Formats: sequence, C-alpha cells, structure tokens
Amino acid sequence: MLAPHADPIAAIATASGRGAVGIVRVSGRDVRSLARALTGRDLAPRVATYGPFKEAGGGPIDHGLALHFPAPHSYTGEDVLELQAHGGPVVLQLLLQRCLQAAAEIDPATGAERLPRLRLARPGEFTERAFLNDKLDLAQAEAVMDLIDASTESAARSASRSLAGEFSREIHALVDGLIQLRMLIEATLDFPEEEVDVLSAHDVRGQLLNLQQTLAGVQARARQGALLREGIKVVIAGQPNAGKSSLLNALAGAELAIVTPIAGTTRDVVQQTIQIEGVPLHVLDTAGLRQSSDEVERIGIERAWGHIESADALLLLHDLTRVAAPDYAAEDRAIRAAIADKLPPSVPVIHLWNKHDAAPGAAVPDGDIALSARTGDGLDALRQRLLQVAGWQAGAGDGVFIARQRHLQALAASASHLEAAYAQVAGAAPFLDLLAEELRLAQNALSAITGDFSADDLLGVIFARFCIGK
Ligand SMILES: Nc1nc2c(c(=O)[nH]1)N(C=O)[C@@H](CNc1ccc(C(=O)N[C@@H](CCC(=O)O)C(=O)O)cc1)CN2
Ligand SMILES: Nc1nc2c(ncn2[C@@H]2O[C@H](COP(=O)(O)OP(=O)(O)OP(=O)(O)O)[C@@H](O)[C@H]2O)c(=O)[nH]1
Ligand SMILES: [Mg+2]
Repeated sequence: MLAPHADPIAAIATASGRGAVGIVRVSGRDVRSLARALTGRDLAPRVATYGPFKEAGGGPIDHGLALHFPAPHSYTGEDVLELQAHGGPVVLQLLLQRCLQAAAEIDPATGAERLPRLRLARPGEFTERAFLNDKLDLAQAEAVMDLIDASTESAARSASRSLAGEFSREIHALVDGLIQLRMLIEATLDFPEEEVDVLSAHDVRGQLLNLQQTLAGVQARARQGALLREGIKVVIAGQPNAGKSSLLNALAGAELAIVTPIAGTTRDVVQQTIQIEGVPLHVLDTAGLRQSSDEVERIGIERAWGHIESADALLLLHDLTRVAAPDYAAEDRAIRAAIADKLPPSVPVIHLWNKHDAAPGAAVPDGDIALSARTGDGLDALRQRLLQVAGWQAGAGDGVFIARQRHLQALAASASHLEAAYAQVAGAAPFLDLLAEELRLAQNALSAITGDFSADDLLGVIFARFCIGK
C-alpha cells in the first residue's frame, strides 16, 4: 500500500507542445483546498466545472474545466484534481507553477497549507500510485505505457486488452490452478501415509499436464504480443549497387534513401520502421559491402557490419544483372563467409535476387526470392517471408495481449519449474517436497508478472521508463 504520507504530486499530463486542450493533473490525499484556491469554489465530485483558473492576485491564467475525483475513485486511487486548460506550453507551465505556489499557501479556513509538500511528479508516478493503490496490477500498468507507445494498430489493440486485464486474468487462472495443486501436495506432506493414494486419486499428473498446456498457450500468445510491441530488426546488406536503398524505399513506400547508379552511394545507415499486418519491422539500409580505400565509405561499411551482427533477420541482396560479372562470385563468397562468421546460426538470412525485371527468366536457388525493387515484383513474397521469420502467426491478432521480455522470461521460468515438477510425478517414487518446491517457484514466477510477488527495485525500473505526467 501507498504510505499515507506520500507527497502529493503534480504534472502536465498532456504531450508537450501545442494542442487544443492541455491538462494539469494533481494527485494527493485531499486536493479540495487547492481546488478552491485555483477555481474560487467547491467542485462537485466528478463533474466538469467551467471557470477561471486564478492567479495569486485573483486574475485568470486561463479559463477551463476543473474536475475533482475524490479518493479512491480516481486514476491513482488518491484525490485527483484535473485542470483542463488551453493546450499551450506556456499556459500549462504557468498553471503547473501556480498549483505548486497555491499548495504552499495557508488556507484561511483551516489555517494550514492547502496541499503541503506538493512537488512535480517523476515519470510514471501517477501510474505507479495506481498500482500501489490496487487500481491496476503490474501487467496493466505496463500496458498503459505500451498503449501510449504502440506503433501499430494491432499493438494498440493488444495493449488495450492487457490494460483491460485479459493478460492478468490468464495469469491468475494459472496461479489458481497451481495453488489448488500445492494445497493438495502440502496436505499430503502432512499425512505421509496417504501419499500415493492422494497423488493418484487426484490425478496430479493430469492436472500438471493441463497447467503446462495452458501455460504453453499463454506463452505463445505472449510471444506474439512481444513481437507486436518490439518488432524485429531487419538489415538489408549486399554488394554495392545491388539495390539495397531501392528496396528500403520500395518497402517504405517513400524515397527515403538516396539511389544512384554509382556504387558506394550509401554510407550512413538509413532506418525506417514499416509494418506488415501490424507487425513493426525496423528496416535498415546499409553501405554496400566491399574493400574500399575511401575513408568515408569504409566507416559506412564498418557500421553496416555492426548492424548485421545485431540483426534479427538479414536480407542479403544480390544483383541478377551482375551475377555473371568476373568479380561477382569471389565477392559474394567473401561476404557469405564473413556473415557465417559473425552471425549466430539462429538468425535467418534471406537471399534476395534483385533487378529481376532486367534479367527476365533468370532462375534463383530454391527458397530464395526473386524480386524487383523497381517494379515491386516479389515484394509480397518478401513480406510474407519476413512475417514468417519474425514468428508471426497470421490471424493470431485477435487473442494477442501485449507482452514484454520481462513477461516472457517469467513465463519461461514458470514453464521450466513445471517441467521439473512433472519429472517428479512421472517417476515411480516422487519426492513430494521437491514437487511442492517446484510448484511454489512456478507460482512465484507467474505472480511476478502481475506484481503480486516482486522486488521493489523492479518497480523502480518499470515506472522510470514512463513519460512525465503518466
Ligand atoms: N481527462 C482524463 N482522461 C483520461 C485519463 C485521465 O486521467 N484524465 N486517464 C488517465 O490515464 C485515462 C482514463 N483512466 C482513468 C481510470 C480510472 C478513472 C476513475 O475515475 N476511476 C474510478 C471510477 C471508475 C468507474 O466509475 O467505473 C475508480 O477506479 O474508482 C479515471 C480515469 C484516459 N483518459
Ligand atoms: N532494373 C532495375 N534497376 C534497379 C533495381 N533496383 C535498383 N536498381 C538500380 O540499381 C542502381 C543502384 O540502386 P541502389 O538502390 O542505389 O543500390 P544500393 O545497393 O543501395 O547501392 P549502394 O548504396 O551504392 O551500396 C540504381 O541505378 C537503381 O535504380 C531493380 O529492381 N531493377
Ligand atoms: Mg544504397
């Protein structure tokens, strides 16, 4: 629970910059006196009240809507005051400063400060309080940020599902199942003579298998959610002039990178996030790979290798009009060898044969893709292949909830404890205390997702990544 003496906090809740409307938000134990100072009246609970926001001298800073959410019926679970003003950065700053100033004034009615110790909120602090006051669990609080940060519609929809508690409900159902099973085992531990009977009578094996299957399903959907949230890094590499920049432009549908017939055009890495069926792909166009005596080009090529090494998928582009050229094969071998050397074998390499329009009828190796960045031919095949290597399951979009690496790790930890538990009951002579311990650990891993079981330092890390005012 939130310590009752936690300082009240204030922040501009809306994005920085100009907007039609902007909101200053205050959360604390009792904001009524502050509201009176700013609006000159007592606000009815949860009703938008129009009027001036008053300067210390009584003159208006702005006219707008004031809202009082009495605790605990607010976003944070505390008393919340919202001032909805015109959305100019200066107006909102003035209003925020005025809140801090008015908070320190003595209220003549009570003889005390209106809202002692009011201070600016840290990033994520409103949502942190919502978590500490049980308005949201941890997975929901994270979903708030994921919803704000969503880069595609699918990511926004799945964040919204997590925020509504769908992910948490699945975790709770698993935890409930584990608790049932643990109670059974613990009871058996207390009455050792009935051990074998209890295990078989209650079909512990069957229950464990069920839990493992359910968990596997949640894991699969969480992986999809993580993919929607984070996307994958796709690096386009290849010899100079193969058409890498043309391919980036074709995928992005915009002239982002410079394209010329001169080999060695691209030096800086050009990055663009595109989406395919709602999955974000961070596509990088890099400098053509070759031995170069040009200092600038060499740096570009170094950068290209740096990104190739951290790619989730590599598009190796070949130029069909040059495959018969004298130096082509040797260069190609060198590039493939370097890639095999630097890239973990788990990273998929997709070979693309470009300029198919200029080499009609040219055959390409099985499993490779022939395309033309110029005409767009073959791009659909490439998009489908990218979704496939990303691990996206078409049509999975509906049941997906947003998930983070933290969640995936917790799910995996839980799964491995369940496996260890199953190994105990699969044998002839189960060690019940080991079984009980594995079940306990499996449950703790799951509970860390919703924050029912978590370390304080984890909370700090999670909420610090929010934006200010959230
Ligand atoms: N103006 C405004 N819009 C906003 C927010 C806000 O803080 N202010 N939100 C900020 O993120 C989101 C909405 N989140 C909110 C969540 C709960 C409550 C609330 O009053 N809860 C009460 C009553 C619930 C009910 O009547 O069903 C409660 O939990 O008891 C308000 C906003 C998005 N839109
Ligand atoms: N006919 C044909 N020409 C293409 C195609 N794609 C690219 N080109 C041409 O190939 C030349 C090189 O294209 P770029 O996209 O700049 O190639 P790049 O791989 O980025 O080259 P560097 O940046 O120098 O490594 C340009 O003249 C393009 O117009 C294609 O599909 N068909
Ligand atoms: Mg280029």
